[in-house]
Amino acid sequence: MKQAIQIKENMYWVGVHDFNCRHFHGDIFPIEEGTTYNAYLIVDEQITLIDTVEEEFFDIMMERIRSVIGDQPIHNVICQHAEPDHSGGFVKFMQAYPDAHPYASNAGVGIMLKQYFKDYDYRKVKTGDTLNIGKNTLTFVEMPLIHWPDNMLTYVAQQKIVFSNDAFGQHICSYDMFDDAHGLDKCLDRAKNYYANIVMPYGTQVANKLKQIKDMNLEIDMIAPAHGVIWRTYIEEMLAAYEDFATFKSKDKVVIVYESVWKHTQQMAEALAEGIGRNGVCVKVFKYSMTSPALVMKELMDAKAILVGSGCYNNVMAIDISGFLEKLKSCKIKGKKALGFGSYGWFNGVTKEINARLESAGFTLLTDDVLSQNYTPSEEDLDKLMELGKQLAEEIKTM
Ligand SMILES: Cc1cc2nc3c(=O)[nH]c(=O)nc-3n(C[C@H](O)[C@H](O)[C@H](O)COP(=O)(O)O)c2cc1C
Repeated sequence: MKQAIQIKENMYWVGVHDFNCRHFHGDIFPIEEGTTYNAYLIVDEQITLIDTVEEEFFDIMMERIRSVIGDQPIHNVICQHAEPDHSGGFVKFMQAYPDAHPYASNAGVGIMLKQYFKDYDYRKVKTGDTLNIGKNTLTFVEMPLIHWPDNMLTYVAQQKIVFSNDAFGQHICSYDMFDDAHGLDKCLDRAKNYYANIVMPYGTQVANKLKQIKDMNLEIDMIAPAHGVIWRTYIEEMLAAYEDFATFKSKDKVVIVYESVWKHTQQMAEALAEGIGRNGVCVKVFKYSMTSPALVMKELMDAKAILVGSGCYNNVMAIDISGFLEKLKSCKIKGKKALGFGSYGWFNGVTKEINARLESAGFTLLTDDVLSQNYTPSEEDLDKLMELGKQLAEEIKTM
């Protein structure tokens, strides 16, 4: 029988490991080692469950719950986020515990009704509302658009713990449920990856919410997200990192992303990289169709600039690059520079189109030069690109 994992006095992790998850939320976020869906049980006068898990894993969550409370009833279920990885097991939960009271934000109740149709007599809560369950009092804080309109977190002052749902999550799939078992670098790297691929478009909301939480002067010694490990040792470092993420804090770094059939655009990418990388600026080069899009987004987070290249195919850029530019636009990235480049045969329009789309995605162009190459770059062309890369590196260092 699967067991709960105690995380504090009378508080238990009752979630599941999804070891085989390789595409989180559809194709948008490939991951390496699976993830967890974290539900938490508070055993008090009113036994309370924080979130459920994906529907297919409901029985595992129930085993863990029963390993702690046997057949005792559960009084409350806090639905912090209506997305199915946290609420999918909710309907089965209500069948098992029909007398439980579900709590959600106003937006959360709306989404739950749209997804699960039946009204379970939801109780709506807003920022500052509290629920006393015995020795512990839960305080709710709405977090709209981190990551859906309904997200909220739950703070338990008596135990100095925040249940943060999607915020501060990471994909670490382990029975060692605390951050310190995995080391600071890994935890922050996974948190960065998660932020880049799930939370990035909501950076403004994250920055505002972090300020609001700081201003509340809450005593916090544990942050328990809905995916991955629980923060207890690296809370300060993680919150500082989140501030950097939310403000797109960057270093002397350039990301180059391209697509190329006959390697002409690839040669341009590599010449630019040579000029940049040999002049004191970190450069990462990715052929997009051969790379995890999650990695590209993570690397872009702290880069000052991105160069995007494509050959011209049937008079348009490569479909992958077009999709990538669409993704960049949706991420509401701020304060970064960019430039297009690419090779063509008989229609010299793709680089201009890449530049236009980079500008409409919020980037400032590094130069007015249009880096278009007719068919194969000569040695002279590549030397010129290397020289331009050198100039770009100097400019990056002054930014
Ligand atoms: C499938 C295909 C379609 C192409 N269509 C066009 C086109 O419509 N207009 C054009 O200017 N060049 C076209 N080209 C030529 C390429 O743009 C040219 O060979 C370029 O150098 C390819 O760069 P790459 O090696 O980076 O892919 C096409 C090439 C391929 C492979």
